[in-house]
Amino acid sequence: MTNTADLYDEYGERLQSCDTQLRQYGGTALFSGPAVTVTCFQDNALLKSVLSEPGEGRVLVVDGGGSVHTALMGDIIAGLAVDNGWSGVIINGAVRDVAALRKLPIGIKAVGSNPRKSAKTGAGERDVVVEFGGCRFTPGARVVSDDDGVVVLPSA
Ligand SMILES: O=C([O-])CC(=O)C(=O)O
Repeated sequence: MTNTADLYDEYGERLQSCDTQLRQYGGTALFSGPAVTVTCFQDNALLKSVLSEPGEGRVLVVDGGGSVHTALMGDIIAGLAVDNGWSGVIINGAVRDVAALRKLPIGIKAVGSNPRKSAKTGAGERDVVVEFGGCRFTPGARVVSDDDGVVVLPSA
């Protein structure tokens, strides 16, 4: 799989590169796949239900509004994502169970961590265009993530 810097050199500014400084939390540094999107704010029932579906190598992109007040994913939900074949989860928000996450064979990126739980009402939306860090994540767009950053390939 091509890394993000090589993709930038190939595509230039046709490649979108996310300015949000996300940290690596998963056991897999380089991951990619078609995007599935969720927006939610300090509430993680919706992303849990999406990650309970077959992942088929896709990447769930979660716009949590950048909030690190509550964790949107911990080791239980991340374990579901592994079991269901997701390639990665990118969260503009926080995670928890950091020590356990790094042992899981999946890509996980987030802004930070917080042990505080999220609400579970199911509030939020899925399969919508989400934007953060100057990057537009359209459902189905091809996302690649590694130690350097997160990029979205131009549509073919
Ligand atoms: O249950 C939650 O809110 C998230 C969590 O800790 C987990 O996925 O393990």
